[in-house]
Amino acid sequence: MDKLIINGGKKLKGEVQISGSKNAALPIFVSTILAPGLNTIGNVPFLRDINTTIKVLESLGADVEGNGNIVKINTAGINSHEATYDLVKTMRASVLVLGPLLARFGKARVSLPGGCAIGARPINLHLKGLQALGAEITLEHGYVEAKAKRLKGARINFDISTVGGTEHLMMAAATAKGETILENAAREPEIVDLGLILNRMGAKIEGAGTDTIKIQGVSELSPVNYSVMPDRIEAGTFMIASAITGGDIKIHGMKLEHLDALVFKLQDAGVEITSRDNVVRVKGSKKMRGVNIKTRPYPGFPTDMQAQFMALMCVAEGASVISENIFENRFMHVSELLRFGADITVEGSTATVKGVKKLSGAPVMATDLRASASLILGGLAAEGTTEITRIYHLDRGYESIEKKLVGLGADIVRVKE
Ligand SMILES: CC(=O)N[C@H]1[C@@H](OP(=O)(O)OP(=O)(O)OC[C@H]2O[C@@H](n3ccc(=O)[nH]c3=O)[C@H](O)[C@@H]2O)O[C@H](CO)[C@@H](O)[C@@H]1O
Ligand SMILES: C=C(OP(=O)(O)O)C(=O)O
Repeated sequence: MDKLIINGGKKLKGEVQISGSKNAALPIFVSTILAPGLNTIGNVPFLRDINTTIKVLESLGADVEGNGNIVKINTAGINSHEATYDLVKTMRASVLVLGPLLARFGKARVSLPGGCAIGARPINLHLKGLQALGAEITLEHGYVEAKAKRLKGARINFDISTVGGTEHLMMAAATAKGETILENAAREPEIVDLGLILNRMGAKIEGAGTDTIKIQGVSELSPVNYSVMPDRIEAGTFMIASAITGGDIKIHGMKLEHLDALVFKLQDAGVEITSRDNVVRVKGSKKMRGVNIKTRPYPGFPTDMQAQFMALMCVAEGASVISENIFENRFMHVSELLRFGADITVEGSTATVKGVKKLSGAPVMATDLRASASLILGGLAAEGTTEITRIYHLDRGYESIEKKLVGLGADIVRVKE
């Protein structure tokens, strides 16, 4: 198993390129099931979750070939309707194959994903939505079995905003008979990206990115070429890396408008952010102030940036109150940040961070993807050496993070344990 060793205290300087979005690429890959033939997807990040999605598609009978950041997915030969526990347990998003398989073949059998470190994460709203589209759903031996001759359009009102649920039903409804209306739909930019590829395939989807999505079902979809949007969470993580080290970096290939909530909070904290010709410059300040955040569905503050923002607040002046409203157990990084000498107390879904003058390097353990990123940020800011173990979580979602950080002047190496 690999670990990261960081010698902290270096101000980051220089330029960094943002990769394609993990959370957009995953449903986009799955959507190719609906378009039998050769789909070419560009700007794909090299990540473990992408490899897992490729394995899922291959296990169904698709041919997948990668060349750099371009992945060709031929879904003409898909002949299995089953995604097994072995694959689904390693990545929750693979459950999204259920709807597209059902839409294309009239049946599907997919393992239930189970919970993960950050929460229970049920898929009840995905299944309720599929049932509203006319699917017959049974749960047996840990698998969801779904059947429907042809799905039929329906009006679906989500109890809570769900990104995966909205994506799942957009895909399932794209080739259903008649009109589907998704109300209280999630509005994340990754949903807009999925809507764009589905429409390029021939779907008729309006309103992706708003809370009401209208889908006129079409009889079939055709394969396409499509390029994945930039990863807003990777971009946000680099913005904080610059801020926490008092650095000055330029970020290429990101869309600043996808990160408004983070940008406002960083500015409140004293970080200088400017954008010119699609390049975003982020300058840290010696005097960072504590600010409060509440995670919310988009366009609110993203839960996927909460752990990284908390690392920054550990070295800001004054107190910061951080409320996690999306997942019930997303403070696993707190006990590890304390090892750097941070001052954090947690009560229920709220963490209070009192900024300290300096963090000091420590051995820490990554517990989930964004927690790993927050520990890297802590290590970059801390005096002395930090050793981060269990970094396999990191490789799910950050492409070459340590190489990119070295390019910005950080002292960070990956070593085999
Ligand atoms: C691959 C991907 O895109 N992952 C993102 C996606 O996860 P994911 O799509 O799993 O997250 P959801 O938006 O569905 O989850 C939001 C909340 O709804 C709950 N819920 C969800 C579905 C359901 O059927 N029932 C239910 O109760 C969840 O447990 C959670 O508390 O959005 C999350 C929220 O922005 C991000 O943190 C993840 O990075
Ligand atoms: C929670 C995340 O991903 P996933 O939904 O794939 O677990 C994430 O990207 O922070």
